[in-house]
Amino acid sequence: MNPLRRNTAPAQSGHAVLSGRGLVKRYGTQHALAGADIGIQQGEAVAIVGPSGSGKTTLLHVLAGILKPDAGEIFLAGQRIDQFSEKRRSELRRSEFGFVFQQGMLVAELTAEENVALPLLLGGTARKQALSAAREWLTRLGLRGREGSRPGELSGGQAQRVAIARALTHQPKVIFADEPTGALDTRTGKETMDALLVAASDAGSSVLIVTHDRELADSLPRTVIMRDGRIATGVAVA
Ligand SMILES: Nc1ncnc2c1ncn2[C@@H]1O[C@H](COP(=O)(O)OP(=O)(O)OP(=O)(O)O)[C@@H](O)[C@H]1O
Repeated sequence: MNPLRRNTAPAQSGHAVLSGRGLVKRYGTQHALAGADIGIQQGEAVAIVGPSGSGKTTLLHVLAGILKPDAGEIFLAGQRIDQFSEKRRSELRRSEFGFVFQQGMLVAELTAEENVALPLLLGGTARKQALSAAREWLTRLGLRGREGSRPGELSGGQAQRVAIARALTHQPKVIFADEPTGALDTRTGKETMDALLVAASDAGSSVLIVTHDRELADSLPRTVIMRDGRIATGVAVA
């Protein structure tokens, strides 16, 4: 296959770490998802692009167990998860998934290392061990020396790196990122994305990124295009 051809088709392989089939989500009569199919392989980084209102964020929220689909099936590592209770979905979000949003959503009162340690602490890891792991991730993301800073004392790019470290510290199966560079200038956005992709690869995590930034999407190995609540298939030439 021509290496310049980028695959924009949804992966449907049985080896997907996370997959959704026939996903439907309605708001009143509006179909935010109208039968979306998607599969993400282990360690794969995938961009979701598409017009405003096409269902990108809804798809991300449904796959991540934040929203329950009205129809369809979701599998994580072979296990069906869409029928899980809110309690089990919440456990899943904490233990198997990591999240990076446009605004880092860090806890203002906590230091960088405490923010990063939070998912481990919530998962029952001892404080000393959690803080030590947090410091390691901060170092990997180029934030050595900023462990004791609070979010308000960090630049936008630094704060987003703290959010990335926090999303990765428990080595989740999948990282969900919704417009992770939306609040950053182009250069900082690119550096932050590169940091996310390298760190996710180190952790063995897959990454699913919703973005309006075509350049960012083009820098990932696979782009999925959404239209009217479905995945539009096809192979684009880079
Ligand atoms: N909580 C909600 N209540 C009602 N309608 C909603 C809600 N969330 C999303 N929608 C509708 O569902 C459709 C898909 O929205 P969604 O946010 O998933 O699209 P998107 O592709 O992420 O858009 P954007 O690129 O503008 O963020 C839109 O028509 C939107 O108006």
